[in-house]
Amino acid sequence: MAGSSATAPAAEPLPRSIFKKFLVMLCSLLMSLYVFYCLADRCQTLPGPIIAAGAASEEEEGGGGGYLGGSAELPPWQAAAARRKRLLQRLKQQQRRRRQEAAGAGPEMLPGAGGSRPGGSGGGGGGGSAAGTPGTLTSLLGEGSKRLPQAVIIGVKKGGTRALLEFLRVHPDVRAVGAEPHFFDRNYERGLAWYRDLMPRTLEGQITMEKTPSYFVTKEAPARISSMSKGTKLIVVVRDPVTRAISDYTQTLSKKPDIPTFESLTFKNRTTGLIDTSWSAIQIGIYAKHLENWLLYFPIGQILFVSGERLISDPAGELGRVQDFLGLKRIITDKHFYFNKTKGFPCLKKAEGSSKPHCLGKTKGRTHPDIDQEVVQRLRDFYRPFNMKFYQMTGQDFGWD
Ligand SMILES: Nc1ncnc2c1ncn2[C@@H]1O[C@H](COP(=O)(O)OS(=O)(=O)O)[C@@H](OP(=O)(O)O)[C@H]1O
Repeated sequence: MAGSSATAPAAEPLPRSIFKKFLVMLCSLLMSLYVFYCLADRCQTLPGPIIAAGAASEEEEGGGGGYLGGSAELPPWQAAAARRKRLLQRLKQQQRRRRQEAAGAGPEMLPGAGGSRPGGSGGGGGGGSAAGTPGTLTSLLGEGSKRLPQAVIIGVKKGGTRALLEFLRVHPDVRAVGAEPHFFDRNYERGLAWYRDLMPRTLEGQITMEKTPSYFVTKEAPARISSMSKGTKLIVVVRDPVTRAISDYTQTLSKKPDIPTFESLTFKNRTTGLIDTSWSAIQIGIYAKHLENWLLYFPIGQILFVSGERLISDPAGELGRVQDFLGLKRIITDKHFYFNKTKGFPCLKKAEGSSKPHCLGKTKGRTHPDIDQEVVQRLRDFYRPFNMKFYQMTGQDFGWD
């Protein structure tokens, strides 16, 4: 008995220490597995109050302040996974918005244009360029800062402003608000801080842009933009004023099918042939008159005139001019476009944030109603002297006459 009791205690410590070592190894193995598991994004599926809170408080682009803050209390791998989850959610939200915009991106459909939520970047396209572009990641990660725009597309309504902005957003150094802020016409009293807050975040060297086509015909806009910054670069997309007027009318007709005919709205008196210049569809096309107002505040060299017609027939050519004007590297070239026969317009080969082609929505490139050719001719005669003056002022012949 004594012998056996003497050997037993000597034999026991050995397996116990092996067992302990085994346990330690197993634990570290499990820990490493867990770390790998988390790094492989599996943590995203784990329930966690901080992750959930972060997702719930997700805001529009640029609301990155709390975004990184919440993650700071987590272990690094969980924080990274939480960040990735929120990033993904934001990207998806932006893509959803962009798809909505593509389906009907007219300012008439954007909250920013309707007045209910002016400038809401939740409108058409989420105030940002493509999901997946460096610029978007900048915003999503809360990097960079919000800046007032250095360049603004100020007009003209129905000129092709949406196409220009959508195409420009392909450029990695351009960041733009998707919806029309209408700051210098409808929302000026909200102040520059409100305006700046609508802007996406940018890094040094990136240009912040917005487009609101009604600025071109807003009396107060030149003085207001100049007081924001004298150096603001202005872009105007112009289009044959007669086609523009018909396009404008087509848009109104799509919303109010009961309005009078284009022909009857054109004239103050059809018999005398007196044109009703108070009708906005006609008024907007007197480009020379509106431009005079801008030239009181900006030198002509600070305004780029883009041909709405060439934006359709040669988008890469016009985009080349715009990139030069903005001091950008010519990155957007003809490789980015293809002509979509069904749409009847050039489209982007790759939608932002995806590899799929992207055409503008159905409110862009509408079929116009047939207009009495006599009325069209009368309008051509009406606009001719104004067009000539406009060609003279800009030094460009747009070929409308
Ligand atoms: N690539 C491409 N795809 C579709 N449409 C294009 C394109 N390029 C220019 N356009 C022309 O843009 C016109 C609409 O102009 P805007 O975007 O300035 O309109 S708006 O003022 O913002 O409502 C729109 O006018 P309508 O054809 O009358 O609908 C188009 O002719």
